[in-house]
Amino acid sequence: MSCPLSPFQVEATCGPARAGRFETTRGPVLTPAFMPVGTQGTVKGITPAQLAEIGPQVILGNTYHLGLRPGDELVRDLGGLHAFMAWPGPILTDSGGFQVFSLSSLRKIKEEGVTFQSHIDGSTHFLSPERSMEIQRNLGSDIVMALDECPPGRMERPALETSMARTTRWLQRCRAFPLGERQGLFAINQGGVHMDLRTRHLHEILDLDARTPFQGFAVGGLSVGEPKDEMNALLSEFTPTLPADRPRYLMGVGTPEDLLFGIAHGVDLFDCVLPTREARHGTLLTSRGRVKIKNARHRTSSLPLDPDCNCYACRTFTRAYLHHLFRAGEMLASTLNSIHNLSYTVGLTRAARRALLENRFPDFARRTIDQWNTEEP
Ligand SMILES: Nc1nc2cc3nc(NCCc4ccc(CCO)cc4)[nH]c3cc2c(=O)[nH]1
Ligand SMILES: [Zn+2]
Repeated sequence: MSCPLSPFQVEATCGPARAGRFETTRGPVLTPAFMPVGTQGTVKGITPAQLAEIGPQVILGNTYHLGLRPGDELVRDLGGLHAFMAWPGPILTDSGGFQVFSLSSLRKIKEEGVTFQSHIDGSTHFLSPERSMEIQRNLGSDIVMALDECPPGRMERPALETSMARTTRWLQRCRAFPLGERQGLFAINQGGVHMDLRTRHLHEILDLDARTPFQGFAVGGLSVGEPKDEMNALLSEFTPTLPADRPRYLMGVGTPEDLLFGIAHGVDLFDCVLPTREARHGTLLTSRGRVKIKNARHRTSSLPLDPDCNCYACRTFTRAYLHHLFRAGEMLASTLNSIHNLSYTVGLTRAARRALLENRFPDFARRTIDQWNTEEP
């Protein structure tokens, strides 16, 4: 089988942390990298040109959403998701498992797949490993995620073990599916916050990997309501045990603090709706900590949002203007705030990569964290 994604090259390490790169047919992916979420074929509120200026390595699409609306065959017939949304760079699509459980109602999970009601119009749909792969093949994404069952946080061990075993059987069915020759498949590890379950599942995945290699490994089942210290404890112990020669992707994470923690423990790829969702709610992530732009103290401020940020919002407008737009409920508030939060978050992983390549990551991380906690931003 031709390998559409090149082998992962580790370019620098600092303990478990690493800077690396791999090629897709739509360009290289330089890691560590934060991937903006474009659930319905758009990173909410910003144009492809604005996204290109932010410069993410990869963006995310969703099988569940795009399969329901506008439909994967429509996107295929119009040239695939890259053409449809005018994003020529690498795209990763999540497989739909998580979204079915977090969005749809009345779902029934069986060995064959999951039956669910659309959150849009209540119509009944069916998602199986094969159907998820078919949707992602029609979308033409560069990185395809296997269909897994993402257990809710705090699931008891016996139920977790049953769910993991099905996820492994579904992974086998995903691996057997003929994806497009430009597509790579990532496996998703489950096991909650239990190191022994995580390790058991990884061994099941590696048995399949030995026969037909996966192009990357994701850590799923986290950032689902479990206590942060339990997520971090598991990550610090488990992440370094993932194969070092393939990208490691931590799904649904996270805050700037989470990104630095994940990078320090060997995570290469991240995605989260947090930067764009917090932007729409007026919480801005800056080099000096969070800024709630609707706070009265910004009403007359002629300062830029973040003196260390060169994004379009920070180089063009004052805090007073961003405060006004948000208070007035203007659409531009979401756009400018999202441009900034994504620039900050993508920029943070880019700066971490540079620090790793220049062998100064511990100092970079320390300074970054100290600056978040200094004066009122
Ligand atoms: N296929 C698959 N996809 C996932 C996506 C996930 N996304 C998360 N967490 C995101 C949680 C999350 C949701 C919203 C916000 C914004 C708050 O302002 C932040 C985090 N965990 C996840 C786990 C999985 C998983 O096991 N399998
Ligand atoms: Zn900015």
